Amino acid sequence: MNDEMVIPHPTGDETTAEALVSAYRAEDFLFSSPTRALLAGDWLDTRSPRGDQGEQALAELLEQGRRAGIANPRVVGALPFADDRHGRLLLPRRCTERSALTHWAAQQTEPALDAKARRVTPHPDRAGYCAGVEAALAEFRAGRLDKVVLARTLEVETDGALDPTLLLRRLLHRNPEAYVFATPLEARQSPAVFLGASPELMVRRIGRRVMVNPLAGSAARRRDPEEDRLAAAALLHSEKDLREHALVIDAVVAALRPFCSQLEVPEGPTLLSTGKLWHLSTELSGELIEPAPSSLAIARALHPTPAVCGHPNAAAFAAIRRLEPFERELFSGLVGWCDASGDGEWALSLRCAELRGEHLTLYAGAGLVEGSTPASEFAETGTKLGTMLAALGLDDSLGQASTTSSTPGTDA
Ligand SMILES: C=C(O[C@@H]1C=C(C(=O)O)C=C[C@H]1O)C(=O)O
Repeated sequence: MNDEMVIPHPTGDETTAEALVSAYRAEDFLFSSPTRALLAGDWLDTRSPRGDQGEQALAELLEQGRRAGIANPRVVGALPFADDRHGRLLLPRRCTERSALTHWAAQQTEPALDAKARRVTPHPDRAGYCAGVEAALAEFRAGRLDKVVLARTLEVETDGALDPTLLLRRLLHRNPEAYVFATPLEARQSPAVFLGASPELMVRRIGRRVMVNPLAGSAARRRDPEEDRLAAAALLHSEKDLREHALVIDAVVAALRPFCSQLEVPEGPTLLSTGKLWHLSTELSGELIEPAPSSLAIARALHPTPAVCGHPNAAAFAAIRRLEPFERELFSGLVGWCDASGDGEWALSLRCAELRGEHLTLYAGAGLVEGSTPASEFAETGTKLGTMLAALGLDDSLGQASTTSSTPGTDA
C-alpha cells in the first residue's frame, strides 16, 4: 500500500446522470451501456499493450490498483482489431458507476455542435472500395473465403477543433441504447479521443453469467414508417443475410462453448435497430465454468469474430490486410472495462471516430459473402458512417461521397 489518497469507487445512483456526463473531460473514459454507465479518470497508470498483450497488461494494472489500496480496482480502455497493433488500458483513481443513462439520454435536448467540414475524403474512395469488394468476391468463387468484413474510412477536416464533450452528449442523445464510449488516446497535442456509439456487445460477464450479442446482416432504416417496417421484414427473411449471420453465430458459439457449463443459443436471429440501421442479432447467454475466466479473457478468446473479420478467420484477416489500404487500429477492436473479480463489459468499437483536434477519422465496414455487390456494400458502409456524421451535425449523406468533397457550411 502506498500513501496515495484513494477515493472509494462509488456505485449505484449517488451520482445523477447529468452529473456523471457533465463531469466527463476529454482525458477521461466514459462508457454507457444498456445496463450501466461508467466514468473513470485521474489515471494512476496507463499502458499501451499490443492486442495480444492486453490480458497481461490488465493483470499488471489490476495488481497495481490493489497495491494502491483500491478494494476492487477496475481497468478501462480499448484494444485494437489486430494483435500486432497497440491499444490503451488505463487504471483510474476516480471511477464512478451508475445505472444506465438510456432513459435520461433520450430525453435531453441535443446541444448544438458548430462543426463545419472543410474537406471530407473517403479512403479508399468509392472506386477503390468497390475494387476491394470485387477482389473479395473472386476469393469466394475460388473457395478460399466464405466471409470477409471490408472497411473504409472517412477523413473529415473541420474548421476549428471539436469539443469531445459535446460530441459525446450528441452521441448519447441520438443512440441512448447503444454502447456509447469515449476513451483517451496518446497524443502529442491534446486532446485525442476515440469515441463512438456501437450497437454490438462482445461480452458482458457478471459473476458466472455471460452474455454475448453478435450482430451480422444489416439494412438501412427508412424515413417512412411503412417502408422502414418492410426493410426490417425483408432483412429478417434475406437468405444472404441469414447465411452471413449463421456463419458468425456458429463461430462464436464454438469459441464460447468451452468456457460455459451451460449456453442458451436461440433458434434464429431477431432484429435490433439503431437510428440508422436494422441488424440481425442473436443474444447468447450462459453460465461460466469455474473458475470463471475474466470478461477480457472471454472477449479476447472470441476476438475477432466473423462479425468484424470473416471466415475462415486467418484467410479473412489476410484479405483485410491485403485489401484495406489503411490500418484499423482501434476500430473493430474492443472497448470497455474489467474489474479485479473479472466482471466487465466489452463492446466492439464500431460507428466510431478518432478525434484529434480539427481532424477526424471515421470508420465503417460491411460483411461480404457470396451474393454481395460492390454498390450495396459501399452504400451500407456509408449508412454506418452516418451515425457519426449525424452526431457531428454534418450532412449524413457525406458517407456516400465517392471522392473528396469540399463542403463549406454543412453544419445542418
Ligand atoms: C463492421 C461494422 O459492423 C458490423 C458488420 C455488420 C454487417 O456487416 O452486417 C453488422 C454489425 C457489425 O457486426 C461497422 O459498423 O463498421
